[in-house]
Amino acid sequence: MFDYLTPGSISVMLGGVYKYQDNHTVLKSACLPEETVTHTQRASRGKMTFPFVLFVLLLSSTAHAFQYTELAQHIDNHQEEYVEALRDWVAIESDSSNVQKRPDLHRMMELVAQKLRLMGGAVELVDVGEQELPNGQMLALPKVVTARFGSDADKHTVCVYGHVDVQPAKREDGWATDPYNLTDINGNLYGRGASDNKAPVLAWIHAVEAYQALNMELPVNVKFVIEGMEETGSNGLDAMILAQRDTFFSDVDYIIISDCGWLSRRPALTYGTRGNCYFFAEVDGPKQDLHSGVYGGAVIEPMIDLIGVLDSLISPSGKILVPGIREAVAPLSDDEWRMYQDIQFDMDNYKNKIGIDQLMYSNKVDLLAHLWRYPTVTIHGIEGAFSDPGTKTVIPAKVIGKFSIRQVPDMDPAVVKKQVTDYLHSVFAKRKSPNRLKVTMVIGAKPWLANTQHPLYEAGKAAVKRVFDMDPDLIREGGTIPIAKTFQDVTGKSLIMLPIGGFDDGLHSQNEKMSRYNYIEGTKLFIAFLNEVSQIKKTTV
Ligand SMILES: CC(C)C[C@H](N)C(=O)NCC(=O)O
Repeated sequence: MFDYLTPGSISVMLGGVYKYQDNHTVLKSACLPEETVTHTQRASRGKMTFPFVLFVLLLSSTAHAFQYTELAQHIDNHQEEYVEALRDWVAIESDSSNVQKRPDLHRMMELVAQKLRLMGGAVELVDVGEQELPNGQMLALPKVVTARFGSDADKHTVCVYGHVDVQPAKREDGWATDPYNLTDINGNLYGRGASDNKAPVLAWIHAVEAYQALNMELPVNVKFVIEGMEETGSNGLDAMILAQRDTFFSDVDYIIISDCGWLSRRPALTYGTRGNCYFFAEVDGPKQDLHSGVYGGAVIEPMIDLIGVLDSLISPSGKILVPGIREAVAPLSDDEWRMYQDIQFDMDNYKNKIGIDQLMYSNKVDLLAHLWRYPTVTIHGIEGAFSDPGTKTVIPAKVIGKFSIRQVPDMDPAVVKKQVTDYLHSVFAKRKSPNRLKVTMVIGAKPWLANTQHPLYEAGKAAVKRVFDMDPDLIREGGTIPIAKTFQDVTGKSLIMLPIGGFDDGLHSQNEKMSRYNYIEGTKLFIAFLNEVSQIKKTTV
């Protein structure tokens, strides 16, 4: 079609868009497929003007530069390897909350670094210091892995954040399979950390690897920040981001997190997460545990004090009783109400999935709003309480109640800490107990909210459309990604959450899984998304 153009003139016209290889390659990739040639174009064959030719060539170059079909085919062809990679990662018990497992966590970080190094990334294992344990002992934090692929100043640079630490899991908690032995049952890959967050991190790595394997240029520069303390509040990461703001993060344009899930079978883009303030309320009394028959009735029991204190946090209908907390919550706007109203969400399905007949709210908007944009209190457990099978008749001498309050705009964890501490001490004082109460806040993570009008969200929609042939839900997430707000505040860059986890993955629960479908199609989604991001106008922040 462009046989009057010389290869030389084409390469000049295209500037840096195409790598000039030989006459054949350039002409082939510069041609529109026959079916896309319009009547007007046919009519003007042989007498096209220079600007029109340039336009057609550029159009054709974008259509051909992104070889999605080849990349997607590569992902399909390598899915067994990807499952094996996930199996290796799940086998490591990288539980960040268990100090006994710290060596496993260090090994996990080394493995991530090694994988990225083998791919040719510029990798660093960043020392983020130590953490102080409740007994005063100091323990080395797992290093944070940073990596860079590409440093072309003409391209956008995205930073993908993820984590490879996990929540605790034991077979005897009620798992049907060994939590650290990835088990494929009917296309679901069961294992602790499979969905949260090992498979999504691997999917991002495989997306980059696919470009490399096919000798295709990445459309954007890709950086990684992979940590090992997300599940316990991302200790050390805030300081590391701040310290590297003008170095590692200086050229980052956008931040991407895939550490959450869809709301239903429809893919989703996430624009908000709740924060979390996690508290320990410790009550101690006698110097050791006592026989409840011998001492019961004489002693004012720490456990009874603790239950009284915990009971003062929230009413049976879900109303938080700590003064000042509800007042700080940003009001629900009409636009927000409409957005929730438009989301397809099957309440019965949701109830079935978790095995209950009644929810706190019976209409969709109230339920979604209370999952995403209102705070809530959860009581997680009591350390020191008798919890084994059997009937031990003991009065525990010291008990530590563990609870958390999910944070939403405009709550501030520092203020919440004071509100909760003051309130619990006032409740405790009314009991006139001789026991002692100590309240500490061990995690203080802020909520995060994005602007859905940002081109990143358009890019996300286009990528979902390409891979799944449907529009995504725009959702918020009730869980917490502690570092999200810091990323946004410190770098001043926009952040999108692009989940690939399923709605029924059972994060933090028994039988956590990642479906093979979400893992593999999710990898394709990341490939498509990188291409969409590369098209965002360079000036957009
Ligand atoms: C669904 C959450 C955002 C997933 C995240 N990895 C997580 O579990 N964070 C800790 C939390 O308690 O929300």
